[in-house]
Amino acid sequence: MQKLQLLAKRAIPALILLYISTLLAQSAHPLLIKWSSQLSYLPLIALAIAGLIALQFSRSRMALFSLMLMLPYAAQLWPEISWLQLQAPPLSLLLMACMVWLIWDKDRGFALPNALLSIAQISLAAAVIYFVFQQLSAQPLDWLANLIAWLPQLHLSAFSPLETGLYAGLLMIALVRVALSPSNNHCALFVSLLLLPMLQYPGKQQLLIGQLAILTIAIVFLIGVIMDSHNMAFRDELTGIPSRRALMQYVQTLGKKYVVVMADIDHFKSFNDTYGHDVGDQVLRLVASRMTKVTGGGKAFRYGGEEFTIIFPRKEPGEIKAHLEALREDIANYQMVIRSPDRPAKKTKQTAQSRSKAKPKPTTSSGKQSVQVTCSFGAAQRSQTSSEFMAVMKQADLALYDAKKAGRNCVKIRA
Ligand SMILES: Nc1nc2c(ncn2[C@@H]2O[C@H](COP(=O)(O)OP(=O)(O)OP(=O)(O)O)[C@@H](O)[C@H]2O)c(=O)[nH]1
Repeated sequence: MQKLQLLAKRAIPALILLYISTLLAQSAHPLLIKWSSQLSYLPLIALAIAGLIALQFSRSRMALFSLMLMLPYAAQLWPEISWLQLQAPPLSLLLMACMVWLIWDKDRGFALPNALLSIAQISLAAAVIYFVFQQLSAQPLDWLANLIAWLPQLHLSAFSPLETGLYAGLLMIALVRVALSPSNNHCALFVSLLLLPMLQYPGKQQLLIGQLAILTIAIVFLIGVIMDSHNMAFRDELTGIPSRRALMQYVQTLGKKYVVVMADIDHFKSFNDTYGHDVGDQVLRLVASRMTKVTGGGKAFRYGGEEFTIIFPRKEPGEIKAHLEALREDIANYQMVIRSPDRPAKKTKQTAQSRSKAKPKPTTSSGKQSVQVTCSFGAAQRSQTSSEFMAVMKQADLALYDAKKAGRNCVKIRA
């Protein structure tokens, strides 16, 4: 469900861009036509810039995509380059097969062995689709025409049923990858696949449609890289929630009234000793996702280790206590389903003690196990004596210490 939400969040702006560029191209406004002939190199420049920036961020697949996308556009721009003028199968279909292969691969960089491997893989993908195309084009394909009749006729209608079917099939294969791993990078690559057939749209607006498609792709690539670098800077790598750096940025925006909460998972060292660090990581992720669901206007950050910070802007302790209690209960009652640890638990004195605290359930036949953890919370508000953020945080830390001393799994507030 979370993956679907993420995919929708990333794909919807891209689809809107796709729709606008298609509408623009189909309108064939005189200004656009004029612009199209005067700035015919602009899409190549935009792709080159997007590719170079992608390279700077080690997005080698995006850089390769940019390079490959130049080919069908160059074929339109310079019809005299005969080796680019593939008719059956169209060049963009071969490129799409290569790109779908790459989207299932990973960013390998351009070191010689990896570059050779990528070239071998994409050549194989192109050869396979070439072979499939040759085989199928000799067959009667009424069944395929019927099968794809329901597809939106937006920009594929100008292609033969076989081409449309192969484009759609390859897109579905890529979509599975994006749905399984909906990163900014994959969404950007997928959008370029969606737009790729537009580069070989037959008809008199071919160049204009190709230009708008490429500019859209370059923009989507740049947005993908910018969003990725923003995430790298401000999201915690393990849990995906805002990091300590994001917290420090956020406190600049706080007014004179706010509450700082420090939260800490109880007995987490014992938990790690019992289940191993990998399971500890899974639990950290699950706890983090509960922390972000805090109600009452709180915003959660991973402060570091097994510690989290929650800020309630414009609130007083009395207003947040119930929300913290609800969060504490929510975490304590949450049956966290985890993949079973690969390595056996260490048999230490501490381990035996922690078993009762972490309440493990027997491993199920699916190799999954459910565990529960608790958290302690300490809160403090900005006051005359603690007006600096770090001073308020120190007070919240002391309150957390009070909560630990009081037996853990509770909320303490420093006046
Ligand atoms: N798996 C995992 N463990 C972490 C991570 N960061 C910190 N830890 C562990 O968290 C544990 C924190 O232990 P302590 O500070 O001793 O506290 P505790 O065992 O939670 O005990 P109390 O806080 O007193 O309830 C250490 O064992 C760290 O190794 C992480 O990113 N992943």
